[in-house]
Amino acid sequence: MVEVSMTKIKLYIISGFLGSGKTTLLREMLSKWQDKKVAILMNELGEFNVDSTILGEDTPMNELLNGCICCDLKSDVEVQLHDLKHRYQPDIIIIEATGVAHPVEIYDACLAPSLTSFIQIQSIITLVDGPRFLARSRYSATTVQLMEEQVRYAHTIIFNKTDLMHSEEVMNVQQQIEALNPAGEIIATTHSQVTDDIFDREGAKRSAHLHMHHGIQSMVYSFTSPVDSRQFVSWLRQLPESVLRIKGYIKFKENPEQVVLFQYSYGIPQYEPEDMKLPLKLVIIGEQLDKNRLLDQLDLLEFS
Ligand SMILES: Nc1nc2c(ncn2[C@@H]2O[C@H](COP(=O)(O)OP(=O)(O)OP(=O)(O)O)[C@@H](O)[C@H]2O)c(=O)[nH]1
Repeated sequence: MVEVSMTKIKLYIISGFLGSGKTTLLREMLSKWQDKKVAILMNELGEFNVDSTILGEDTPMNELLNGCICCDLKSDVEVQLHDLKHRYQPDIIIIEATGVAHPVEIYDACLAPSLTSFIQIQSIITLVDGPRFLARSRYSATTVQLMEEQVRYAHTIIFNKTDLMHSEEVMNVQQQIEALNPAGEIIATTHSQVTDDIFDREGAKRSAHLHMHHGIQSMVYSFTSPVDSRQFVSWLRQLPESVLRIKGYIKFKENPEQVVLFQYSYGIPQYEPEDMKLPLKLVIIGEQLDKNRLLDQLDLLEFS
């Protein structure tokens, strides 16, 4: 059974390397969305969030300090998103990640099964610092990989700081971004200034449309009854590499009362007994997911 979508809080994830213009974009988005209720979840590696003082006290904001949203603070994201919902009932939540966060990990953190009923991930926006991206070979291989993956997994790429580059360099970086993410929407900017177009209703719709057809995406499947564990393992074994993560709660016929927390990351499954009676939902995250095929397979598991 696929989860039916209702009016949900739209979630935008801002990723991008250190100093690329994320907070500048955030301010831009806030000024464009003055007629909407926007809440922010700000993540900083340090103990003090400079950006929150820049944004002012009127903006509803929660902070995740002293760590990165994509590793040590991953489980806190779920708590903070519930908290923002209950305290402010926002139309939109924007997450500004640290410069070292990986977009797939952030996306994953925002898809905890308890969030999928009220959060709709609208877009991953990656900021690229043009001059720094062009000179990225001077960084370590791990940093270069992170910078490129931030581009690769974005729905929209804001190619920023073009004022600091010659036109040939701008063309060069544009081509490199296109090569890394051929289906992404690329917008070249100075000071993260985007036209209203990508944030207004039309823009949001367009983004949602793109979101359906390229890049990282997700689906939620709800089970109504326990499944056969051997059939479940066989299903896992034949999954394509494009399925990056699965997580959620499931019951197996062998022990039908026991809820199991299931997690699958890059081909490795993990099963842990769960004491609470949580809804039997699996969230599947991947690139170019063949949702109809997955749906048929899961229906077969559930009803055979
Ligand atoms: N020249 C130039 N400077 C820019 C541009 N965009 C942002 N900046 C400056 O770059 C610096 C970093 O911008 P931020 O928006 O704070 O970047 P950030 O990604 O939030 O930075 P961290 O939170 O430290 O990762 C600030 O001094 C901005 O004013 C641009 O297009 N051109």
